[in-house]
Amino acid sequence: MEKKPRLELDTEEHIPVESIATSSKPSTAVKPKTQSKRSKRRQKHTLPEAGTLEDVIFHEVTELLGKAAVDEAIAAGTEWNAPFEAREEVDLTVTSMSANGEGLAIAPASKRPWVVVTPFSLPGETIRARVYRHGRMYSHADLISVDTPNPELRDMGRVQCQYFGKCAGCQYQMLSYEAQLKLKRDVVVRAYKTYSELPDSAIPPILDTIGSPLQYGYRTKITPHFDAPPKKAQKQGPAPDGEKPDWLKIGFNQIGTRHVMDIEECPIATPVLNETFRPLREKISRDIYTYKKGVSLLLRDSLEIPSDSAVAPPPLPTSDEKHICVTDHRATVRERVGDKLFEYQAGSFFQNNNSVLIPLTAYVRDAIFPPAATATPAPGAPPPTHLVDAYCGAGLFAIALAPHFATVAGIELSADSIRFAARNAALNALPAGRCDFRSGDAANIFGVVGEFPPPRTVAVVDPPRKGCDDNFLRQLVDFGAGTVVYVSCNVHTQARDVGRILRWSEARGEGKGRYMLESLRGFDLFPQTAHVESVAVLRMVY
Ligand SMILES: C[S@@+](CC[C@H](N)C(=O)[O-])C[C@H]1O[C@@H](n2cnc3c(N)ncnc32)[C@H](O)[C@@H]1O
Repeated sequence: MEKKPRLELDTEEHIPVESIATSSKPSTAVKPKTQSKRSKRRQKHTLPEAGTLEDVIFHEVTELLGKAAVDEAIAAGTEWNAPFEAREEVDLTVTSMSANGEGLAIAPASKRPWVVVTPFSLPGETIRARVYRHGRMYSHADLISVDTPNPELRDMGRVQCQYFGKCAGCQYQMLSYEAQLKLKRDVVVRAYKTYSELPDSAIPPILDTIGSPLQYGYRTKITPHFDAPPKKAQKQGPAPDGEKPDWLKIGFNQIGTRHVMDIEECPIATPVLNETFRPLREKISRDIYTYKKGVSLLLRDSLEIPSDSAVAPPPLPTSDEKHICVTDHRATVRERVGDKLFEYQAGSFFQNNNSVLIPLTAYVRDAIFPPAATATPAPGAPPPTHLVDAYCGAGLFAIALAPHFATVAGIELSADSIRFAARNAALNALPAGRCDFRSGDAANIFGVVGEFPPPRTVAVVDPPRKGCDDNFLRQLVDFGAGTVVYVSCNVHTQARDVGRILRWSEARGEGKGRYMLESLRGFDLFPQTAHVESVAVLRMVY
């Protein structure tokens, strides 16, 4: 069969393995007993923290090779010794996908049990790949060619970006949207199987992933970057014609490297971001010799904020709402989610896909107030009246849901975000006193909501990727809110935390109730990428 080098990569330099270690925690598994040459070498390796990408890959690799093969390699001290020469090329058959959207293949039979992780490859495909970096029982590789494509999954005609296959941003443009959503559901299934430590009977059937209304042109924030002129170029100075120098790349990282790729447009970004990026690139090209350091740019899609602040914003979107691009980290950005307006500081956290925020907030609302026919709480149980929004940011969930509650308390580490959350309550004309926002560690909220009636309280929990700490989870379980909705950008740490909540709630004592996991599903906030957001609904049952 003719080989089709569809996705050629320039693979000159990659990130060295040491620089991607995510934890400084020493590995217990590789602690040296003696200072032999080998143990000195092994000492360099660190085990990643649970739920990080490296840890997730190791679990996937263990599943693929079988625990016995992995245990044998650990016992023999060979789990970090890749069976490859530097930059060796191998022919592989991809068997499954990693949570990071890369193809996983067992190394050829001539090698020790080992897995090769190759981006842009799909299950069922035979590929040629070049290994370049090694982890624990696996190696990362660049895709050289897809020799036998999977015709049911791959259609390169779907790809809308000229940089696809090199840029680290997207993994899935060759897939139908349906296939992307299915892969994301599989990630949720596997995360709960691996990280929750719950019996199968405690995990409900994982529902289909809810898609994003926009699948391109949705990303409301991009952060392209560029390096300062190298010394040699500084000396030479600008070209007489003022042309962009060849060495200058303004864009995103090339996959597997820290090299910046020159990117002129990003089709997953909103139109106004691309319209602004073009002239911004030209200006940077002209001024590049004034930069002494590399820069990470910020481009945020915002509604234009009327200069006359006395003009009340219209309650529903109008066709003349103008989108602008904000590039100053400290400037105010405005977004609309249904009939609510949100403002926040451009450099602080806000969800990056506005189009999915109506379905997401509506889903959380419906989970809290289920239609009578599907309600889990005892029929006739009084509806929730109090809301706790932990990790509330600029108040997305608190404010979207506030009309349904008598009292809302939000907490968030960023004082800037809290300032905007309070402002957003006023911007949306919520009754004074309904929402109380405060800055601080999420666990501190339980010192504030002592008067909230637990059975009629809902806790929305939306932590950063590392999930919640045990102090927060203990207090959450002790408080015993009738409903917990846990929204997460890292389903692996979510699965770990949900497992803890369920187990710890068993010890609440006779008649005090325990949590059950009522429903679980992914939301697609980032189409064309492997990322999945996960929403778990937990209910206190007696
Ligand atoms: C994934 S964001 C969610 C924000 C908000 N729920 C939203 O959807 O816009 C997580 C937020 O948690 C905040 N955060 C991180 N660690 C925290 C902590 N220990 N206590 C409270 N907030 C924290 C971050 O500043 C960030 O705004």
